[in-house]
Amino acid sequence: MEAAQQPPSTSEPSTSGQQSPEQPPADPLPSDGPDDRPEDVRLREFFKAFEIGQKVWAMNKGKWYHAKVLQRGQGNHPENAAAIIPTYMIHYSGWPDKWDEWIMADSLAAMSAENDAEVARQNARFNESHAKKDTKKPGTKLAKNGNEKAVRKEPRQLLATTVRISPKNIVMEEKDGARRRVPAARFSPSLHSQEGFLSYSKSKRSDKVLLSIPEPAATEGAELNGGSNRVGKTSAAPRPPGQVEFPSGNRKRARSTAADDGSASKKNGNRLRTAADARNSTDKQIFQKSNGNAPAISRRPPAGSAQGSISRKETAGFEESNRLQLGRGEMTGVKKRDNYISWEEYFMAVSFLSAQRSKDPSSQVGACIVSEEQKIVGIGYNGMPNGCSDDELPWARNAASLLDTKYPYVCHAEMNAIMNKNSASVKDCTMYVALFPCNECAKLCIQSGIKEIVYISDKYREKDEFIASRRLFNMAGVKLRQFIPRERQVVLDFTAIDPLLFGASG
Ligand SMILES: O=c1ccn([C@H]2C[C@H](O)[C@@H](COP(=O)(O)O)O2)c(=O)[nH]1
Repeated sequence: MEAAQQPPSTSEPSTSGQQSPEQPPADPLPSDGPDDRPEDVRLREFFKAFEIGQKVWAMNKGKWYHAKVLQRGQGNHPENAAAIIPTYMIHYSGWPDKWDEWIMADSLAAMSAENDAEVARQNARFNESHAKKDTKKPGTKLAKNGNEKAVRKEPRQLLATTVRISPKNIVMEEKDGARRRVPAARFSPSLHSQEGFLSYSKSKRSDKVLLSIPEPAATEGAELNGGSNRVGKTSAAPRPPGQVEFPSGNRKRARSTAADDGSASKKNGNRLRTAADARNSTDKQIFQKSNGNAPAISRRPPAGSAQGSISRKETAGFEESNRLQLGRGEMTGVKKRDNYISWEEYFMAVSFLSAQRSKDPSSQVGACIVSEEQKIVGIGYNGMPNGCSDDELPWARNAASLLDTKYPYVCHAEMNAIMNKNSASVKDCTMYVALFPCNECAKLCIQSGIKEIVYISDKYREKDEFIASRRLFNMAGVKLRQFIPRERQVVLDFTAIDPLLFGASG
């Protein structure tokens, strides 16, 4: 059905001018004519900063939609690979998460009174021009024999607002014991979420209409990865200090160190969407998260957890529908825990935990290999080879002879993770590693089919081994992504499971 193929549809401009308080004043939107603004102004577009959880305008196929920032990343500037620009995983409000995608800041605009007005203007122009196209006379196309033949041009569906009424859109409804036919198109999406509307439209014809109840507002944008990447308000709960520590994320550094990031590389087939693409392209691939640089994992709760099957009659009013939107948690008063770590934090934390086994006094490196199904298939840390005493081999960084340093002996975390794999292969896996891999590890990763490296630190980026490894990764099309943790620390508290075990004081 077309709804599923369409990028997000109508979302009217807010009049609220929503903007998180810490945001600087929004840059005004460029007008939708030819972009003849100076280069520095256009570059600034690419470097605009948005916060996780921030509600924004996002451009998709020439039209602006309500969206929310889920994650931040970095990518190469489309015309200047050396320039690293911030990228954003966004969720289109009210739309299934399959439309979530990585895009560049020039496709985003902050919400502000000024931008809202500009968005309204541009969207109105868009609607106008599309309405004109839609009413075009039947077109012509070549028949098989090469002759032109008239073809009927289907009117374009603007799904959030209109549904053509066809026999397919007729459903049966029970009223006062009698069954009558009602056109599904009368169902007003404005009363419910667009998502609910779509599931409604997609549901089979039956006496009862299956309506997928939208997630309660409290969980909006709150879960990624089947309950992983927490964003928005619930993610703000600070964690106390603890044993497993991530270096702090630093946007500036992220930009300067991620020049290697192949995530936006065209060669890779994983281009990020820019505003220009958004305006011009009809290539659906680039709109889909599955082709972006993050794992495509459902943001939906498990089947049944926030869904229900109700008759259309029950959805008549807003209040009733709101009541039905309550998840089971609200009904029992017991909500699921919401400060759990995301998949990415989990995998990176596993690599950091593994690094705690390292005997290296200066750099403890851990690596964790994760399959496409989000299963850990290998873990390793830097250490001396099996059977080679780490008491006898040197741990020095500098010595008169290389032979008296650790370097010729130590096995790197990446190598150990690959060698320790518990699956037949690590092809298409992602490696989470504390330190950007060196050239030797890059070769191993590439040869073993690892398709993405997620790292925290790139502290040796100026060294030849690391320049070489970046080169190799980029040539081999391995995606490189610096992980910027939302919080510096993940705490492991052995007493958490049973505080009384170690005495009431904890
Ligand atoms: O890709 C890499 C690079 C290095 N390591 C290991 C090798 C050493 O044990 C340390 C680096 O020691 P420094 O004192 O920081 O030079 O990290 C690795 O596991 N993977």
